[in-house]
Amino acid sequence: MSISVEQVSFRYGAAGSKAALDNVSFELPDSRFCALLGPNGAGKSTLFSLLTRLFSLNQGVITIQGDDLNKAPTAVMQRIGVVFQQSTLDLDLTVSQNLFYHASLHGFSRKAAKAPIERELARMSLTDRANDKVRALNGGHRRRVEIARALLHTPDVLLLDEPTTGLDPEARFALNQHVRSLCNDGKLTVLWATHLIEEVQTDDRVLLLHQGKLISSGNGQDLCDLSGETSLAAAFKKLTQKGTTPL
Ligand SMILES: Nc1ncnc2c1ncn2[C@@H]1O[C@H](COP(=O)(O)OP(=O)(O)OP(=O)(O)O)[C@@H](O)[C@H]1O
Repeated sequence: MSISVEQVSFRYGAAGSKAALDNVSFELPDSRFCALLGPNGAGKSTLFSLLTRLFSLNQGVITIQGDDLNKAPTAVMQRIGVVFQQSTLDLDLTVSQNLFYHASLHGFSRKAAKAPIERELARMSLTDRANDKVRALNGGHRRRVEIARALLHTPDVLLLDEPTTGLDPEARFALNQHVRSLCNDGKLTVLWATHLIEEVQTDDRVLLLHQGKLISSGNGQDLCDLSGETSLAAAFKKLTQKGTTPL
């Protein structure tokens, strides 16, 4: 299993009355595109913050490829690549300068960084943009640079938090398709957080979060079966309607 989350709960503040995550458990297999789906406020970013150690995990256990997040944090951080919701690229540096800088943070010498940077730029179809300033790239290409950057150290798991925020529908679709293709040529598992049902397919592994609870951890078809609806869109709407108490 690439990611295992066992009985994880999280509350904001000492006196937090409502759980942002409430006893969430799931396991994700290797080499799959998995969607972390939920409306605004469902708990997706909170889960990402725990997986990336921005927040301390005090309730529950998370393991990545068998390494316990709390017991072996350095090993776990080597196994994951992260694309946060807000871009963290330097717009005034070139694409390759951004990547070299990130590689150096991972301990790569300049010489050692060259091959992984070329490999990931090629995989993202960005080789010809390597010397362009990031400011000159459109939103979709900037996101691809961030994905290339997150994959430089060949992680087993790629976490993306609402990566299509701010992109138009065409660029959103292209990015989603591109990331799906990454799971086909290796053992990379992708966890793609979104509140947009059109970014999810029926045969995807889907973790549906609503009000901090995990409603379903099967595939898209399971959401339809659970809701009694025939389309994913109708199933998502029904299972996360305002005022609906999670199952
Ligand atoms: N810093 C914070 N302090 C207090 N409550 C918070 C904080 N951040 C998030 N919350 C609350 O925790 C719950 C989960 O929020 P979270 O941001 O994880 O959801 P989300 O699914 O990522 O939604 P969004 O897409 O809007 O970011 C929500 O009820 C939210 O209001």
